[in-house]
Amino acid sequence: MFRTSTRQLARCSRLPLRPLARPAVRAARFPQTAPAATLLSTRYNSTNSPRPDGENEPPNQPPKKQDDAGKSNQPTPPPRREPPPGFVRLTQEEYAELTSILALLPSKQQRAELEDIFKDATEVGVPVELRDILRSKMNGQLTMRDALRIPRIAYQIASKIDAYERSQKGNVPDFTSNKPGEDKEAGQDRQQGTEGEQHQQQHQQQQQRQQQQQQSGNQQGQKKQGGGKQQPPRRFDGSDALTWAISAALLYPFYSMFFSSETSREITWQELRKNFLDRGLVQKLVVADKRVRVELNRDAVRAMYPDSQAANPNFVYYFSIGSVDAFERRLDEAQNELGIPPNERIPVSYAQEGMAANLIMAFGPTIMIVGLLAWLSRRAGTMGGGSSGMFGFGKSRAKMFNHDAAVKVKFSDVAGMDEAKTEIMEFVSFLRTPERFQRLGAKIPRGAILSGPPGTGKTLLAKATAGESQVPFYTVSGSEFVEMFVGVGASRVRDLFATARKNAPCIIFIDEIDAIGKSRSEGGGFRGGGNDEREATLNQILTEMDGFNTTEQVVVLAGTNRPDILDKALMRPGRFDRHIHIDRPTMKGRKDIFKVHLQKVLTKEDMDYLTGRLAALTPGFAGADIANAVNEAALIAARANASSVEMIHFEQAIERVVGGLERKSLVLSPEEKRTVAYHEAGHAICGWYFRWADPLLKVSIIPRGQGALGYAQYLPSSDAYLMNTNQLMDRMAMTLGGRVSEELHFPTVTTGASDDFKKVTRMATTMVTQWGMSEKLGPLHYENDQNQLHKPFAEATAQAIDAEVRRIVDQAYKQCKDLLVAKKKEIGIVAEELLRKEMLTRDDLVRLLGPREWPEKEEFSKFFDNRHGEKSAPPPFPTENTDESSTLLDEDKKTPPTEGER
Ligand SMILES: Nc1ncnc2c1ncn2[C@@H]1O[C@H](COP(=O)(O)OP(=O)(O)OP(=O)(O)O)[C@@H](O)[C@H]1O
Repeated sequence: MFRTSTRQLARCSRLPLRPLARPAVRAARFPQTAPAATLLSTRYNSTNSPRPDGENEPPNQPPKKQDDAGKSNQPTPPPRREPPPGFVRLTQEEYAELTSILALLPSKQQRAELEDIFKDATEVGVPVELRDILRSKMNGQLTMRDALRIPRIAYQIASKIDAYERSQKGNVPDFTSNKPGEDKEAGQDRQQGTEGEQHQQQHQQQQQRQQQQQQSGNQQGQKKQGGGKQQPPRRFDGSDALTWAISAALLYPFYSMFFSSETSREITWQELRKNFLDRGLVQKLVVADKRVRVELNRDAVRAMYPDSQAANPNFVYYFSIGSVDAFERRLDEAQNELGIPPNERIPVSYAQEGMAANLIMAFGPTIMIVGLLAWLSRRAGTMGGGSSGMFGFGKSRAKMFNHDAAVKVKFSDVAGMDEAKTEIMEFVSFLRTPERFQRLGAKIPRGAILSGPPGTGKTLLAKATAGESQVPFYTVSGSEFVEMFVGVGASRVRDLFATARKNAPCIIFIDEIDAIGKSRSEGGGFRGGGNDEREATLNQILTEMDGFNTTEQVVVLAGTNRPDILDKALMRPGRFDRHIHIDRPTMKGRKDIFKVHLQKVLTKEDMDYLTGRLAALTPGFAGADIANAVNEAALIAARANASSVEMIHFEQAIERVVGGLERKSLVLSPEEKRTVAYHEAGHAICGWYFRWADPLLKVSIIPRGQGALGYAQYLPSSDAYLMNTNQLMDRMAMTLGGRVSEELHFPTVTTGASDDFKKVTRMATTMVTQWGMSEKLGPLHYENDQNQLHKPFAEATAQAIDAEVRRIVDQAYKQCKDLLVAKKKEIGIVAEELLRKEMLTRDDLVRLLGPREWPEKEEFSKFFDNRHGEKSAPPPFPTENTDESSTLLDEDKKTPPTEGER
């Protein structure tokens, strides 16, 4: 091929060729500057007399300079040595071939340096191997393997030259010896035998060396050589050879693609005519694309231009044409002018050349980009832990557990939700013995939605179902379906269900299904626009669940905290048929859950009393809170170096879980402390004297958690699911006790009661708008959705609601003030004691105020009348919140709020 100019070759081969040339230069030139010069001068002298075989005449030899003085004083040149075994001298043609290879080097300097090395080789010869390679190139059969042999050959030549130079200096081995051990002796013998010659030679070498050094102006080199120090031998280290090999391997495809082991040059039509056509040297013209390759009659060219590159059989000339027609016309005209008869006209052929290059040009960039993407994808895949990379976006990310690997949870590990367990047991029986149901024609529910507040054990229940039924369990979170790319969610759903079907019977658990299962109408309105991707994912889930046939044993369980916002289509029979609500555990449930988790810690307490008391102390706690409190107690015990976890540790842990950390660093001024003490005493007195108030457990002025400077704790009568107006009014009055006490004891009031007001207002509003406890508004439910712009009731109703809320709060305030005015002395007693002790328990209040007038619930006195002689450690921390699910506002349910926080 001859499509690319040498310039292009130089460009494309610059990178690979440089390292290729450099090692040779480094090894052969610099360490041996002077000996190399000596060698050259010796060679020039020795080649001055023509040899009969003409074999050793190097091509491109510089003109032989001889000054007259040199001529007259010139000693007789030493006889030329035979090349060492395995080495031969190259013919002119072979040198020409070598030169043509060197001509490929992009840099002149590199070319000169390499030529220098091979000139050195004219004296020593070159390995037979190199000659064979050059010959195979001449025949157009240069192979990749041949190219890779070049570094080794260079190494051999360099070593031989080194041996040769040392032999020239005397006392050094003979370069003709191949065995290193023999070198020295053989060299000595030779030296003795030809002493006269050696002497002359050395003298001559010295002269030449001086000349060379003067020319190069290399003072340092002169000193070194003048000092007669033996230079280290030339060395090609392994890395150089490796660089050669790699570079050759990289270069070869380009080289063979563009040049097919031939070099080329572009000429003009005029040059063609003048130099070749008019002289009858053109044998054939080959038209390829817009270029014409000139095939010359090599013998004739060699005879006419013996020194020209054109004599080289692999050297090619070519010229560019505008169009084939114009070229043919021009050629005809030229041949007519030259009077070439029609039957001897130059044959013209047409070839389709450069297909490969054309294809690479056309598709190369695309192939590279696709390759890059594929590589990135593989990489992403391996980094992401084995999923199929970029193209694995659509793969489900569900984690799979099976009976060998993971799910060891059993129903016995799930406490306090007996009804939910019974419901879900049915799925287990279906997965274990499907025929029992199918025999009677019963269709098994496809799935169940487990709903409930966070931490109530929904995931745990699903895991237990898998553990009991001994089937694979796939768990995935709803949010894992959501990706920024459209269609990925649906594809992951498809993949998840396909995998599940393959591994049936199995259970799929989709946690937080509300992330994708939100009602479709909800997204479209004012609140932020539709979400096509989410809808597509939801639709895919609906489709997949429809796609199950009744015998496919794949059960889908889903967990959510917000069943109210789920799409109705998800809940219809045939999809998530069962809706299992898991609420916060009751007193008994908490006791059972404590039992489960207490098995994991070391305690010597009486288990029945311990679990009962802890359950009483933790109304409103979910299973996760209980697990956390038990673990926290163990940590506190460990910190205190206790031998087992004691009641005091559990109570401290509960207090910490509910109230937050004690803030010892917060130092109040005496005046502030006094205000806090009277504020908390106001709450405590209300709790003590109001009949329907929750029993008080502890009052403290130690700051805790976020911004609470003091608190009074009450234990709500547990498992009370309804509250009447009396209880609500007493609770509101008790909540206002702090502010009223401040009013009674200080000239001004503080900001500390703001949270109390919030609670009171919310309670009163709920009484009016939802619980129908206002005679004026009657039994109506007014939903005031904060997200709606307009209230769903008339302005007059809004005003009526406001008036009623105010009336109720005023009433509670009056109730509170009446009591505290009457009990002003008692407030002072409690507040002063608080200032002294910082924390008072129920027993302290009994001591200060006498026993409470109203009987306590049995459960309460059972655990808090100090029958067990508890160190009144941390008087437990609880709350106004009860287990009731319908009477309190949602926000109060999760973390039981403390009454009287300020
Ligand atoms: N009924 C229970 N019995 C025993 N342990 C429980 C119970 N409920 C919750 N737990 C404890 O709480 C941890 C968290 O529970 P789980 O993850 O099942 O809650 P969840 O309802 O799925 O919460 P979320 O809604 O936030 O996902 C469990 O690992 C377990 O230790």
